[in-house]
Amino acid sequence: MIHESSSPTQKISSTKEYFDSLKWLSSTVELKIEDRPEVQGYVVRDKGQNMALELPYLYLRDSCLCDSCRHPVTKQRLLDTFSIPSDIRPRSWQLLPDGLALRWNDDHTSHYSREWFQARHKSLDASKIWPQRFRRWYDPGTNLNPPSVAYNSVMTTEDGLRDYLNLIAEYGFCFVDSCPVNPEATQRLLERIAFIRLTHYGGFFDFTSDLSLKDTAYTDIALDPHNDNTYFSDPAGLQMLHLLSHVDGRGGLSTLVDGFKVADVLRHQSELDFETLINTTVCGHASGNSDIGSIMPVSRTEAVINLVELGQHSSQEKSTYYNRIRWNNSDRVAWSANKTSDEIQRWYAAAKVFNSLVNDPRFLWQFQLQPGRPLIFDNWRMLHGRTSFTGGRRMAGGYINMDDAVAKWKQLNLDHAQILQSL
Ligand SMILES: C[N+](C)(C)CCCC[C@H](N)C(=O)O
Ligand SMILES: O=C(O)CCC(=O)C(=O)O
Repeated sequence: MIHESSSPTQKISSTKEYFDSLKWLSSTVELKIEDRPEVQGYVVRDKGQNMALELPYLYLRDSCLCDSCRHPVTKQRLLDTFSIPSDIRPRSWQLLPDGLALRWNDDHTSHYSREWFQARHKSLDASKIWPQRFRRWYDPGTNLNPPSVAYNSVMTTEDGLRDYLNLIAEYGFCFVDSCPVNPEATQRLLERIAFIRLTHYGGFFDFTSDLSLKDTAYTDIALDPHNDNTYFSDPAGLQMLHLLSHVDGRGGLSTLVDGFKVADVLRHQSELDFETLINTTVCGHASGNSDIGSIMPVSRTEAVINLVELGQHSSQEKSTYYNRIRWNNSDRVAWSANKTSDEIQRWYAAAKVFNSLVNDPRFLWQFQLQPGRPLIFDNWRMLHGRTSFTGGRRMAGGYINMDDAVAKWKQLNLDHAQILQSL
């Protein structure tokens, strides 16, 4: 039984609930269209009053999907947006059972399907659903039942791969059972999702505590719960860790924390601390490898808690979702530029509370990775770490870009025509 602890602001939803909500996208809604020359556009509603889109003529002309305006195969825009006359407007329009036909005053004709309008309203924007909507939280105190799938199922069936990605989206992590205990099978498992992200650590990684690369991951010391890649503008979306062996030694327990759950608890506990970790920028660095120099996010605009605001159209209230958590106190740069002493001390106070929650037994799950049972987790949400260890410990794994993981998730869960309607 999965223990779903509810937090004050936590909206538990599920894969099924999400796909049920998508059914509206392909349902046959009856459109109502009002031509509003005073706003140089149309208001498009459905009879069920779910949708009220304000679409300027310019936007509609620019969004024409015919083969001369969009490449028929790549769906890239061929139309020169900025050659559209500023007085573009329809010469005539006709509401058809399957959508809207427009004849423009530049003599072009366009057709917008009913589903196209519906996709404007309920976006398939995966950033709304991947990290946030499927959130679940395990209470380490209860009889834990972590999500897992079978290696052969993932490797040989689309259903298996779909289940794997859905579980990662829903819970933030997933194990794979009966994976051959070797780097080759581990690499194949990663590449079943998408190509492996190349970094200064290489692509597929197979590492031990030999400081072969100059990062404490390549030692035997403890690593507090953290997100990887706080030194990249675009941190890896997924990370896999497969313990291949641990000989002549002890320790090396793994830890996992749901950063969204901790952020929820912090928000409920102290709005001030929550806001501080959203608004005060910090970043990480990776500087140990002299041949690479010091890597830091060039934008320097990241904070520990990063939100994304999604409101598709004025007719919809804006929704705020967690985009990602970036927490790595070991890699953090000692910044102070353009911050007052009060701001810096305020951040430390908030970070102290966040850190205590991260290490709180209510949220920190400690377990032993097993050879043959690789773990993959959403590095934008889950914090991971390990206890110190002795002996020879060999770990394999790799990173996958978030955009590539989510694209595969969409390909497996949504029909292609539906995805094309949302471009
Ligand atoms: C996973 N692998 C061992 C290849 C690299 C580990 C990178 C660790 C780094 N301090 C970070 O937090 O990103
Ligand atoms: O060695 C481990 O168990 C985890 C290492 C780690 O945290 C990392 O590579 O980011």
